[in-house]
Amino acid sequence: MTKVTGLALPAIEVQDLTKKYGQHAILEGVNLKVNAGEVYALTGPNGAGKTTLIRTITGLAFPSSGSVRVLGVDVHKEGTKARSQMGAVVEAPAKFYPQFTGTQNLLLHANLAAMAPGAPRIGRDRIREVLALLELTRMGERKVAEYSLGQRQRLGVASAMLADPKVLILDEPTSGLDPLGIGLIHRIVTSLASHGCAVILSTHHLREIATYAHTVGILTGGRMVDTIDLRQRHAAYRFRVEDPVGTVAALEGLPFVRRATTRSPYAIVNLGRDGGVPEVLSHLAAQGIRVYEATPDHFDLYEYYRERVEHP
Ligand SMILES: Nc1ncnc2c1ncn2[C@@H]1O[C@H](COP(=O)(O)OP(=O)(O)OP(=O)(O)O)[C@@H](O)[C@H]1O
Repeated sequence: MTKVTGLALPAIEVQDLTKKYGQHAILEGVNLKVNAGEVYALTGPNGAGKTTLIRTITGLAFPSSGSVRVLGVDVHKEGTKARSQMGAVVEAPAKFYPQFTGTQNLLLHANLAAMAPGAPRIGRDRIREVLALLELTRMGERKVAEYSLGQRQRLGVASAMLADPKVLILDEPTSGLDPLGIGLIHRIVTSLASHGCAVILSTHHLREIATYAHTVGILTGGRMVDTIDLRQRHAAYRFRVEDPVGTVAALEGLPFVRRATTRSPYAIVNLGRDGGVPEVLSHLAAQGIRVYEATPDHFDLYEYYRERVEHP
């Protein structure tokens, strides 16, 4: 992770961003942070402002107020420098020259990327590698005009990853993809993040992103109404007890408990990342609190989203 005077910088930092078209505010006071190695999924109803936010993060659109920094660099003041660390797909499907092959289009992108100051050269090996990753090897020598929508979409992701960016920004990368194509993008995004890339993507595929995103931001009417830390949600357990309120009081403040709430007849407990169910059970036993059942409390992102969007 990039560091300045010992402090870890967020890979992407959006601060108090407002974007107006005329008098009409499309984004209002949006804040978000994405760290290296994190997958941040941006979701929300049609027209919520997701594409506008993604375009503003890449520097294609300018904010009316507020700022966007990528690895500490202001995207709207030092665009070339910020974009040299960034790969992006901001149109679905990404624009390519239809009369050129996939390989030729990627070569063009590679040559453009190489023009940025200090950028490494991207060779044909890397082009072959990204085509293979996106399962486009067979299509590499075919004209893009002959590509299906999903194949063009995958070529877009191939081109965004070409320069091995530290920050990847994808607007609806799975729109138009079949279920296997969706799975492929998820695996690639997960693998890039595990190697330290920060990823922000917009999506309507809640059930899928719930399985691999770390954070979900819900945008409605241009405002970020919720930010969900899925890692924390997945580490929730419910304990059936006689006195949920007393149980929560007994658990609060313990080092392996992040948060404890009641949902009668249960105490719902968000545990630390290193587990903690045995510790909870032995602590409650020591307090004389009997536990009749302990099960994972599955977090349903879709249901949560529905609630949040219906009652923002
Ligand atoms: N250039 C523009 N001029 C004026 N209004 C715009 C412009 N671009 C977008 N908008 C408006 O901004 C709002 C947000 O649009 P945006 O495309 O960012 O939403 P979205 O969340 O990406 O939607 P979807 O899920 O349908 O892709 C919409 O009301 C849209 O009409």
